[in-house]
Amino acid sequence: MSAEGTAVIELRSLTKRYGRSVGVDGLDLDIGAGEVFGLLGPNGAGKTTTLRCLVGLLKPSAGAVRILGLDPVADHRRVSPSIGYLPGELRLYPELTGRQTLDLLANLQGAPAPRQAELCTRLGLSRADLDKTVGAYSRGMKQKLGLVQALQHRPALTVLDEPTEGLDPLVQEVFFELLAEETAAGRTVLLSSHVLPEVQRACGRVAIIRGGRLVAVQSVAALRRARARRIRLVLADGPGARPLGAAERWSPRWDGSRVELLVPPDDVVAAVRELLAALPVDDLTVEEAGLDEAFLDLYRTGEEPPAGPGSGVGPEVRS
Ligand SMILES: Nc1ncnc2c1ncn2[C@@H]1O[C@H](COP(=O)(O)OP(=O)(O)OP(=O)(O)O)[C@@H](O)[C@H]1O
Repeated sequence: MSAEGTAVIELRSLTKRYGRSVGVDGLDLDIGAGEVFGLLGPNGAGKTTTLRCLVGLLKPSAGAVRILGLDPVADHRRVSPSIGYLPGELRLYPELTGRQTLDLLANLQGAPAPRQAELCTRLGLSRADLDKTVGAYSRGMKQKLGLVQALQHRPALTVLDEPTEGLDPLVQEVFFELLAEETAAGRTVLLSSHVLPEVQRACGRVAIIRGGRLVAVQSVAALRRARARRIRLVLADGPGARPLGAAERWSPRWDGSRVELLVPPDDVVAAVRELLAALPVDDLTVEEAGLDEAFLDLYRTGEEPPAGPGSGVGPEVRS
């Protein structure tokens, strides 16, 4: 939950079965006002199922979903104006124009669309584009239209399934600006994505699901802080791997006269000291290792069958 303690999304033991197959299994999660929250997981993990339950398109088999304290299925009419949803596979009526589509969807949302024109301009949908039928749209144009309809009524919660699919890099930049504005205004965004750099950039917290179960909830800032440092050395006396004594614990990788080690942040000073004592060093650099590796570790966390839905990494893991 946010610092203010406002739960915009509450999932309690959310379970959705499709006949015998399980979509999601006992998910517990709280997401607060002003969060951009990322839902990650491998193919078939249950991300889309979770999102569809959140927006009231699927009825849970067991457990509960609350959006702003309301049940998105039973209280659909009341909660609908507060939700924006971009599905992963956007199906639009090909014979309607872009503008007609946006107006139709605003009607279904049950809310006026004060941001429609602004969002079209910022995402690069011109008047001429909006007068064309959607059947004549490119994939990226359809995705832009999908984003406009998801945000046009300024919903308290926007749920986005793979939002940057098909968007060119310039439009992606606009998308990130829009997300930052949502957070600044205290609105909440939940997005699912396979694009790790996008999640790193946009999200404050992430949840990893696998096999329908929550395996980890982690803040991106904590991942960043915990990320390893890469120490690179060039030897002054030419090529040749050699034993590094205590520094062997960081598994040095040799390449001619270069050696590289991945070291936890708290060990950097000790490692540099030991390396300088052990080797004739011509050059030394220390840099942060990529966040991707930390994310991939989170993915791997779920590879072993968890003891329970909450077993996994770090103090923020939920059960
Ligand atoms: N309509 C359906 N009927 C039967 N099983 C389904 C249905 N929809 C999803 N499932 C199953 O539920 C599980 C979760 O699927 P879901 O689409 O939620 O995963 P996902 O994480 O969104 O995957 P991806 O990253 O591939 O889009 C999968 O095993 C899938 O086969």
